[in-house]
Amino acid sequence: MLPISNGLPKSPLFQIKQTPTAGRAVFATQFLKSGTHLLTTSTIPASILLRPYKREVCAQCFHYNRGRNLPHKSIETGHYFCTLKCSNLWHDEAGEIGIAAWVKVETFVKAKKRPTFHNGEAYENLPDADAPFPTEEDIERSWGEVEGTAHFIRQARAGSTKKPHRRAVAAVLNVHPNADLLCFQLDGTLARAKDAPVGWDSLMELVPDSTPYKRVQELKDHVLSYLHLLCLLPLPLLDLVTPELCLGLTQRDSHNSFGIRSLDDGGDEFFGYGVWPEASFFNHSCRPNVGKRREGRSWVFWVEGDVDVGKELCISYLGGDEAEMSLVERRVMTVGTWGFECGCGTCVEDVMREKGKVLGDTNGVGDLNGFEMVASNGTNGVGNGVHGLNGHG
Ligand SMILES: C[S@@+](CC[C@H](N)C(=O)[O-])C[C@H]1O[C@@H](n2cnc3c(N)ncnc32)[C@H](O)[C@@H]1O
Repeated sequence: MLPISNGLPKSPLFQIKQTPTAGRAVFATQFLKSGTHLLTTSTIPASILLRPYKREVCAQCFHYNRGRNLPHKSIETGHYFCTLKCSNLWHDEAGEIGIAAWVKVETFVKAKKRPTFHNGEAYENLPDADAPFPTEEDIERSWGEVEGTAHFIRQARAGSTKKPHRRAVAAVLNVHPNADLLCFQLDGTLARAKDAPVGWDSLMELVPDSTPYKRVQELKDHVLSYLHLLCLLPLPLLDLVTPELCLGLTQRDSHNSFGIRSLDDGGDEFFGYGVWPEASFFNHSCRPNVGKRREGRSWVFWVEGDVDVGKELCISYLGGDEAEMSLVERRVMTVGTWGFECGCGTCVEDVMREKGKVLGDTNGVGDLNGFEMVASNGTNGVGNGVHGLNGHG
């Protein structure tokens, strides 16, 4: 059971409490009239704009320039902005050390010209696409195995001129990065380095996914990004770059991130994703009573329909598609993408109805196995993207 700590969002309108079956959840503390504003998020400790969109989506406010390059660019850091104001805000927030880190990573990525994977679909084509998810043991082993190399890199970065130490750096820098992942991990590392009010600590409050890697290759990419960061980042940041940081970030990103999508075409374009900790305590319902939209860099939430005191406040993780979906289709999505069987009122009612039918059909000996098989076989345990990307966004 995850704690109800002081770091969770606070409001006179709602309270975060434990539920018996769906972890923590948000409950109304007073009668809420339809349209009541609930929450506007403040910061994003970790986000990424996918490389193909970087020139067209402002790195600060996520404004989309509809296929045209944005006017303000920082070539060295690889960021583009819609206005000088956005550029200044981004640079102020990154600070000297952040900018130095981005320059190092961007220079490295540009020097490696091979195209990189930038979304979940790319993983589908890899040879081990049908392999099971790496288990907790696989994950622990992979991160453990690399510590020898990491130690050599740290020695080299500390000034050692011994051949094995220098060779370790050269060997790692010789490998092509997964550029988007590397940048996401860098963003998280910089959040860890900062003492922001809604930063790393609030990110760590989120429900972790103990097996967040959907492919063996994905786990390998993450471990490699860790080594790349060790080779590249300015020395004052090195102590922060640890397997715990990289794994902890990925465990929170999975199941909690929101997509960064276009705003004016129903969200057809998927630009990237990010973790907004304040926004990640709403559970999913197939009949949601909370609406959400992205406004620039923030997410805004409001009540849809009057809500009585004590009622749970839920968003949809299915982007509104739930209204058109059957119970099985909804379950395939929630199990496949987020790893949970939806326990919302609508699903419970539907399950009871299905169960009633099965019991009727089989003269009392049937059960829900048929139904449950469809749900689990339909997804084969494979998510819809690397980070629940299509989830909340
Ligand atoms: C973004 S978090 C929501 C907050 C989370 N319950 C917590 O304790 O922090 C998403 C996770 O909440 C749980 N969850 C959300 N909606 C649910 C639902 N309708 N039924 C069951 N579990 C749900 C699942 O474990 C899911 O992976």
